[in-house]
Amino acid sequence: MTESPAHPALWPAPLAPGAVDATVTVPGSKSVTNRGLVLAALSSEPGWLRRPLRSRDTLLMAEALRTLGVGIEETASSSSSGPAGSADAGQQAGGEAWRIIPAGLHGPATVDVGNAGTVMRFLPPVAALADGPVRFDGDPRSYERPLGGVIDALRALGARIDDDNRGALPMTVFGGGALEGGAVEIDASSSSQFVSALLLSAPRFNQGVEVRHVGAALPSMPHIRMTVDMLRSVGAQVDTPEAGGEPNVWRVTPGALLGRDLIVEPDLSNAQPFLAAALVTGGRVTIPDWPAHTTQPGDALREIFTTMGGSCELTEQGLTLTGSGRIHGIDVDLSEVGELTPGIAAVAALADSPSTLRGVAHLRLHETDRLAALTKELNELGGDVTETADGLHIRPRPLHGGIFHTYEDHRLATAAAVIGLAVEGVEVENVATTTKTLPDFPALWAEMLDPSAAPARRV
Ligand SMILES: O=C(O)C1=C[C@@H](OP(=O)(O)O)[C@@H](O)[C@H](O)C1
Ligand SMILES: C=C(OP(=O)(O)O)C(=O)O
Repeated sequence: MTESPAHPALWPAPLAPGAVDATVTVPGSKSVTNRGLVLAALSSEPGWLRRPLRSRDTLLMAEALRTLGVGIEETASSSSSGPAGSADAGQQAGGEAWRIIPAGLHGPATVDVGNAGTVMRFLPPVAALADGPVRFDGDPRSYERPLGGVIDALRALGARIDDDNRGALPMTVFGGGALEGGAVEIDASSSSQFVSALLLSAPRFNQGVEVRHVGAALPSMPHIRMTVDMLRSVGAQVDTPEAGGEPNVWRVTPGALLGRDLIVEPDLSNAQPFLAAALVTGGRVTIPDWPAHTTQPGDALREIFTTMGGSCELTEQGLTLTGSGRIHGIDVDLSEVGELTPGIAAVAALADSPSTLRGVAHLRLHETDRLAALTKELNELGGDVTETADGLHIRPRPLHGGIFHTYEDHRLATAAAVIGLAVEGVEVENVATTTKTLPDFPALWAEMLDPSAAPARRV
């Protein structure tokens, strides 16, 4: 990483030398990798994860499962098949793989969740199945992120939990070797991950689970669909509201899970800054292996960035976004795809008309308060952004250089890089925070801007 000599923690975001024209191979999906790890750990036979994301959030998940007794071996993968259960059975699956060997889940153990929502929410139900106490701790921000819904639901389903911080981390789950399960009500309006967490472990509960969401609207529905799809792909029986069931009710039947061979799709939300680069520079970026069908919320970028002035084409080469040289503002409800908000806000700040981003009040409790952080940082560069009750109003203004603070939020850092393409002198504080979900963002960014300098890279 190139660092600013005056301030080692600052990364000078490169100004685009012209219209970008690049193919960017994006590492695997965080959300798919961490679900794949949990499901494989709970299966009754070994399984494979091919092309897993290896970033802070997924390494924390793997390490936590190892601590509980699960075997996770790194191997070079040479398989070219994608058997049933694979995210994309047609892809070649070279590169790294993890072999996951389920085993009895044991405490005492200590789990470091870092600031990974998936780890802090998906693992407490797993810990309730262990045969001893499991202590959960993490970054200071993890203490502030909502967890009470998961804690209360697990107690209602039979778990014993000592939450010194009352409804948040740190806490200890006293696993009893099994969990009764059954019907439970939960308010998951602050995070869809509460629902996903209960569903993922439910095949191993004695009675399975019936989760009924009560409260304001659920965010991030595609992520719940991802949970359901992945459960079904390992043999679980799941009833959903979509399949003619009751609204806001999910049921999982108890039963053994199969060990499968899963190829992890590229992380479409992490494709966002690269696609945004095509839009912002009037260039062209191709993301190989973009799935034809997916539950990832990042797939919505095709429509959103088309509305904002690009055009998208999905071919055998992948998804190609071509910028027109014009960027339009957008009025959009992002409640289903909240994690795309920082990147959309960055593009909107460079548009030719105002934008309104709605439906994302829950982003105040993400890695940082994303609405406050985006407002402050874009305004410090000369922008005109105001926070609303559930989103942002962005009125584009000529921006100038300056320090863009990132608040240990990977998506703030990648959003800043997008601004830096068009605005000279943007310096990104702690760009290394991108390793939460992207192993080497500055190198990928540099390769996009100068493909001739790219080393042969395989993820
Ligand atoms: O289940 C998942 O993998 C995720 C669900 C969403 O969480 P929220 O529903 O808390 O927004 C999303 O923002 C997060 O990045 C990943
Ligand atoms: C909200 C996010 O992450 P987490 O899984 O920590 O909730 C995100 O990646 O944008």
